[in-house]
Amino acid sequence: MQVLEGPSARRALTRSFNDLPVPESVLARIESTFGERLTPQQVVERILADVRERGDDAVRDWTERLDGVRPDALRISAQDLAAAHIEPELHAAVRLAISRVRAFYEQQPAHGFLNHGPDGALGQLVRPLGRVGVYVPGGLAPLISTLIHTAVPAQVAGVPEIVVATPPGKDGGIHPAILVAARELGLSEVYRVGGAQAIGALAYGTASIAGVDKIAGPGNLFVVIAKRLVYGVTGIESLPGPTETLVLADDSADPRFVAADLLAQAEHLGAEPVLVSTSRGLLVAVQAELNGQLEALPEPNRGWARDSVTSRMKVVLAASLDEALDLANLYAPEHLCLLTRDPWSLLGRVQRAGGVFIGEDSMEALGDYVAGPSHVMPTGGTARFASPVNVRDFQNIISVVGVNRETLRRIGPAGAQLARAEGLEAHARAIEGRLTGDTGGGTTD
Ligand SMILES: NC(=O)c1ccc[n+]([C@@H]2O[C@H](COP(=O)([O-])OP(=O)(O)OC[C@H]3O[C@@H](n4cnc5c(N)ncnc54)[C@H](O)[C@@H]3O)[C@@H](O)[C@H]2O)c1
Ligand SMILES: N[C@H](CO)Cc1c[nH]c[nH+]1
Ligand SMILES: [Zn+2]
Repeated sequence: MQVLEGPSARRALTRSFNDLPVPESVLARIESTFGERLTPQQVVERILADVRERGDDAVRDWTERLDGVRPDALRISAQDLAAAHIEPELHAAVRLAISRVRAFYEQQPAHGFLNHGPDGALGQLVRPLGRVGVYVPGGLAPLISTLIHTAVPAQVAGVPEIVVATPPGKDGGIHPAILVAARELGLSEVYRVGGAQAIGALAYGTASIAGVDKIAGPGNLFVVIAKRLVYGVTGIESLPGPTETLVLADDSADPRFVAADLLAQAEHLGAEPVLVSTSRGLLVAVQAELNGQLEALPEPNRGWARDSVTSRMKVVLAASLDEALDLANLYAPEHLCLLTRDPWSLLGRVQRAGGVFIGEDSMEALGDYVAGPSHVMPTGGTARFASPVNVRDFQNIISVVGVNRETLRRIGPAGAQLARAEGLEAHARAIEGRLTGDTGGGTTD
């Protein structure tokens, strides 16, 4: 176990989404698929260009090449959606997750304002987006919960059209629980397409898939790079990529739970587990626990988690809780788990994270499913400027300017001054013309 401290810890935890290391396993898969060592960005550029050019045919070709099945119909039929069935306990869990996420987002203040005051009226109109695409990851594991954690905030925002894209399984189908969740949410437009080809189809539109105003939802490197590249053609909410968890623990933490929380996220593809502790003894105990718990996992989960732990895990010894928090804020993790004697006392110093999970009973895995806030959170350091999926991601804000003549008299001259300082004479005249009646042309009275 390599333990980082001081400046080396700071260096290891400083990152930017654009410079994230690409796992060797991803590069190897690219080489075997494409016959050359392309970067993920080059791969995504090829796929997007092809989907833009050839539409559905390209979507089918790339799905066949990358997912091993050639879908005839891209859209899941109404009959298949209606027929999807899961065990009653799982069905009840889907319903519970939907109701808890909905109840959480219904509390988010998301309305506008229009103040009629002495200035006249100034305000913000808030309108739901028209058509949103929700990406649901499904390469390694069918993330049923992600559909709920992305679509529900969009529904609370009032989005009338929500469409779902998720990769097909080896049999060409979609996991029945994803279909049941879609049905429970009242969503009927579900497409069996994943990866960059799904993002391209949602952005550019194809004969089968009408383009959307915004694409939301997480995915692997190919998915988030594709989202970044189509931004502008369509909107995106953020770049929620390969997951990461920073556990901040002191000597009071139970090493079994620290290890369990690190491993829970380590089993996501390309995940980065980070442990920052003020206790060397805890670091050693967690390492032993990790080894034991890893061996006890079934395959293929053990392999996925081992890949994250052996190639990307970072272990840091901090001199104090203050330093530990500084490092956590520097790293800006998707998940920050506080396993300390008095975790609530640290909350005020948390500045940058997708979500904070406070104490032993609020493990991040609970947040993945049924706690309430969306588990779709910014990764790769983007929590410095981005937020978890929320109702605002699915709304437009329209500024309203309706000042009265008296206000115009008072503030107009300053506007004209600024316009002339910018060298923009027509701006100045547009303002002054309202006050003087002279707009400079002299053709009409
Ligand atoms: N940040 C978050 O909020 C959040 C939430 C859930 C999941 N995630 C992340 O989502 C990711 C899910 O990844 P996944 O792979 O299981 O599912 P995915 O659906 O994101 O990606 C699968 C698709 O990737 C494409 N792909 C795979 N290998 C490729 C290659 N070599 N070249 C081109 N395209 C390729 C394929 O088209 C495939 O359909 C994980 O990294 C997980 O951590 C993040
Ligand atoms: N931890 C993942 C990224 O926040 C989300 C997830 C879905 N299912 C399980 N986990
Ligand atoms: Zn998870």
